[in-house]
Amino acid sequence: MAGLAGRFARRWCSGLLGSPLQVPALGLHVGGPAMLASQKDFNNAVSQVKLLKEDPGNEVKLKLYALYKQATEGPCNVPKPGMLDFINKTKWDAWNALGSLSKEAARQNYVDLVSRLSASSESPSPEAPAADRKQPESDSLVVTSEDGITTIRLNRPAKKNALTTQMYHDIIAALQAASKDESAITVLTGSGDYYCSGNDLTNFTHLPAGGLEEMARSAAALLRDFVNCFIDFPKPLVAVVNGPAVGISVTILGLFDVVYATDRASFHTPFSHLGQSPEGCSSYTFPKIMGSSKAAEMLLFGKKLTAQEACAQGLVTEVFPDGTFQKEVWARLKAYSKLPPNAMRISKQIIRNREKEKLHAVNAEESSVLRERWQSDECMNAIASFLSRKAKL
Ligand SMILES: CCCCC/C=C/C(=O)SCCNC(=O)CCNC(=O)[C@H](O)C(C)(C)COP(=O)(O)OP(=O)(O)OC[C@H]1O[C@@H](n2cnc3c(N)ncnc32)[C@H](O)[C@@H]1OP(=O)(O)O
Repeated sequence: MAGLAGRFARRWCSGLLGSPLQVPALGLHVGGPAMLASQKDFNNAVSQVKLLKEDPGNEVKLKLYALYKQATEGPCNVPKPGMLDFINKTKWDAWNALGSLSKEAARQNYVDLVSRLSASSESPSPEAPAADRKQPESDSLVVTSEDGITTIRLNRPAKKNALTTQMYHDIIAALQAASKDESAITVLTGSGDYYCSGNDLTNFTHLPAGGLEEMARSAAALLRDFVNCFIDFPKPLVAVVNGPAVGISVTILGLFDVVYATDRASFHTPFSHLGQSPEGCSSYTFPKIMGSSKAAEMLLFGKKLTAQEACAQGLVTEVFPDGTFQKEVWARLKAYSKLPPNAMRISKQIIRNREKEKLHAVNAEESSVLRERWQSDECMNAIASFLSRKAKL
């Protein structure tokens, strides 16, 4: 039996590696939305796969195969192989599971996946103990590890924990480190009376040499990387929402496993007011969590939810009285952090993995749309209005 399994595994691997996965892509569709990966990026990624230092495993190879086929040939259009043709049937199933995903989105997902594989095969060690953790560049983010919990704390209370460009980079680095450290659970929370007031609107005033277009391009790339880290985060991720939450700090909650909120918290996504559009995969996760009309009220009309309303709609797991919030929540998290970490990781994988490709595609599309929005008059006027303090949301 073991011999048969071994032979099957070897045939399976060589079957995948002999697939078009390694054939240089020629004559493919070029163009598509500006944010999505170019043909050149895709070709580079196809070449990069051959240079991976570690075998990514059959599951990932299968994903690469399916994305390659979707990116080059579009939705699965060949007859299903027979029951006994195990390898080709499994490959067919993987391709077919991508449904009507566009060639451009598949190309982007392929490029993203290869870039994550390259990054992880270059990382020096699988475990980065907390003591070796690279500290954030600024004190606007504080990262600590204790009792099996890594806590990432937004620490700009005078600005309601608005997210600067540096903070996005620091959060990405903190999540990457937390995914490899010894903690069982990772928490995002805020200092002071706010959880987070969303994107720091003054980020838009630091125009690079390339002007507005370049600013929008690099902000969209940063947004995509930032949200990808939440999509891919492998351990239980908990938001401890210590006060009002605005914008991107609300939208990414759909990518957390558990959200605890004080009864003082509120949840506000004023994208239309700002001439912007949803991000953080909320255009997909919010309708799924709360139904399309409740999601539309938040994402289109900027309806602000109380903590109780957000809980009733499934965005928040549980609401606690403000007076006992910190004590109750941390006691509970400490108890959870003692559960077997591998079991929690694996359970999260089962719950989330089948959604990942979809979430990456949604993230790429939302970032691409926002890139255009940030160059619109509606958005410029809204930001100018905030900066001149004419408008408060
Ligand atoms: C690259 C990735 C991009 C991702 C795209 C993300 C999109 C979003 O997140 S959209 C949401 C953006 N956020 C907002 O529009 C909120 C703007 N802020 C406000 O409306 C208010 O400040 C408030 C409701 C959050 C709080 O009001 P209030 O309690 O009256 O406090 P102050 O307004 O006096 O705020 C104190 C201090 O903090 C500054 N500040 C607060 N939020 C932001 C912010 N998002 N960006 C920049 N600055 C912010 C505010 O200007 C005050 O500063 P000082 O006047 O210097 O004291």
